[in-house]
Amino acid sequence: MKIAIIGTGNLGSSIAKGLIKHKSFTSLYLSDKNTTAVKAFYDEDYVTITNDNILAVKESDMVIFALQPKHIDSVLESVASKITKNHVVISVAAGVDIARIENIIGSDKNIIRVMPNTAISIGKSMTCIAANEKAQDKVELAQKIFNQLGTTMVISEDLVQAATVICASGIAFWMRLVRATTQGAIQLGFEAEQAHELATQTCFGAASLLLESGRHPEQEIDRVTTPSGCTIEGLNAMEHQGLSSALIQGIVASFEKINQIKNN
Ligand SMILES: NC(=O)C1=CN([C@@H]2O[C@H](COP(=O)(O)OP(=O)(O)OC[C@H]3O[C@@H](n4cnc5c(N)ncnc54)[C@H](O)[C@@H]3O)[C@@H](O)[C@H]2O)C=CC1
Ligand SMILES: O=C(O)[C@@H]1CCC=N1
Repeated sequence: MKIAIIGTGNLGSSIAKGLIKHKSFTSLYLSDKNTTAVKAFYDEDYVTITNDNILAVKESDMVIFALQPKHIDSVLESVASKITKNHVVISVAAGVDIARIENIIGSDKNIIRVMPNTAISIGKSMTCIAANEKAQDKVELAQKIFNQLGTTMVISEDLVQAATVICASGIAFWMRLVRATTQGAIQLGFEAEQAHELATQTCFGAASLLLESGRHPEQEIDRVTTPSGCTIEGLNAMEHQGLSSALIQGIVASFEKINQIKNN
């Protein structure tokens, strides 16, 4: 598969890193106005770094547009005439729906909205995928590529905004929880480095327990909370401060914001 990524900032370069690590292409064009973030890939085999978006489109079967919502329309307009019915066009732009892309390049093109997160750079992204009508038979192909970079879920397009909040923004939400745990550990006497390792590994263990056991979080919580013990004391204090409520309100605020982006 000949792949191009147009826009190699935070997410585009993370996708590139993952694709290169898994050798998921026959050729890879990385196109950006500013190629600083992908400098490290100059010497990689079958990777071309360029400022020429049109060349990148012409030299690929699959084009991944990893641009800010404010830039994607003009870039799509500038390459539209070079996008054929055989291309698979993938957009990761948050808030930009398939209809907006179809309006620019045509509904007769294969268009897939893919929403990964930055863990894609280490092959651990939770990536949601939704396709337009024309691209229904290309979904499997997109899944094949992105399954090498983590886990994928095919969803209907009306859930992509919500998936963006939970999975893409979600990385930042979980990071903040880890940081707060680290701060708590330092207050209790650990060195910063130790505190960070304790928080991170415990977070990893909690997620792994859920994934591997298939159990509900409350079942795992029941196993930890000794009656009259310290865990329930801590949990209840957190809930009195609104932990669950704060998370849910944050998720909803994030969702409202992304819907504003969509409407602009
Ligand atoms: N950062 C994240 O965790 C996630 C971001 N997204 C979405 O992915 C998109 C990209 O986000 P980031 O990578 O964080 O943004 P970014 O700003 O880091 O990267 C965008 C890149 O596009 C380039 N660019 C701008 N105009 C261009 C043009 N005319 N031709 C070629 N390249 C051009 C910029 O130089 C920049 O390197 C956004 O729409 C964002 O909403 C989606 C999921 C997760
Ligand atoms: O914050 C943002 O708007 C983008 C979309 C999800 C992650 N980053």
